Amino acid sequence: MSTAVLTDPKTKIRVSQSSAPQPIIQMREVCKGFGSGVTRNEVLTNINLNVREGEFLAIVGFSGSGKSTFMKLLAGLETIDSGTLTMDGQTITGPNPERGLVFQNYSLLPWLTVRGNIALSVNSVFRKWGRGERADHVEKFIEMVGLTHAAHRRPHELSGGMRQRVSLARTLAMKPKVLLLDEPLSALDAMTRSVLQEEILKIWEEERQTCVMITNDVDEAILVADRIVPLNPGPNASLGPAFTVELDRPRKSSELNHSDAFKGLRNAVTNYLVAVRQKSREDEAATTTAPKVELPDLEPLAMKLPHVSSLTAAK
Ligand SMILES: Nc1ncnc2c1ncn2[C@@H]1O[C@H](COP(=O)(O)OP(=O)(O)OP(=O)(O)O)[C@@H](O)[C@H]1O
Repeated sequence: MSTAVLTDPKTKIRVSQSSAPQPIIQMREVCKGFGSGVTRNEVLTNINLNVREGEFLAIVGFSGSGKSTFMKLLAGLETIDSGTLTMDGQTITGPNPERGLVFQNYSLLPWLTVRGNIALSVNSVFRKWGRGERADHVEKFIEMVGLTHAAHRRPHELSGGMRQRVSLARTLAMKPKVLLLDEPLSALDAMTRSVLQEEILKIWEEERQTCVMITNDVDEAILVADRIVPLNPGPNASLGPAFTVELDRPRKSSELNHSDAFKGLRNAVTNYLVAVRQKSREDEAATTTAPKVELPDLEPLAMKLPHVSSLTAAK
């Protein structure tokens, strides 16, 4: 199979229309909507995508475009209405530890410690391992996300960034073949977000497992991804052309800010997103059947304030 790579004449950025060898996840003409009749909402339409083994793919899009719905399909938490969705050639029919999902809200069990939350997942996935082996595995992942000092704490005793680290460690410890990150850093402040972005990247560089990340932050997508695929605005959202990120690794956000390639790619992706949103708004305005309401040309009456003495008198 070959990869068609086009060059955007304005930006000189390589835009890949691609399908490449060894897709681990394949989506073909996938459609997904909710509801029925007049309240039916067609969220995703004709989604075609190959996720390659070992790549870091970022999906970027506006709020409400269907990013979480897209991720839930990959995770097996929602089922497709039509088309095909496979992992390693097998239809995805439900959740599976081979596809580990990290949400934007941490969903930790409040009565368990950091160690307990991670151990719960490890014990359920690696039942055949000995007790000591499982315990060592848990400690390895607590250490990987820098939480050894807080391993005995419960979620309410942790900051948002620490909770998201636990959530990440819990998913990574299950050794999923594909890591699904659904805006995992969106609830965090800018500083913590930046630290965790680089940690995720470091872990990914060590493990090199296939990773799909949803984000609404173009800079974040460029920092982490090999390819960025925009999700066009919904309803009937489809995927735009893939942008290949050809920046050397390891990447650091402080260094990328000075890179012309980074700035060029950021402009290309942002301009694409702005253009598709504008088009979607124009299409919506052209097809709207709601009657245009003319507002009456009225001027408000001047309000006469009651005299201070009458206010006093009214008391
Ligand atoms: N279970 C559901 N039932 C009905 N409608 C749903 C359901 N889940 C999502 N939707 C609708 O699908 C559309 C896309 O939602 P989704 O959460 O996938 O978007 P998003 O891009 O992730 O948004 P955000 O960035 O704001 O989280 C929205 O109109 C939403 O109301």
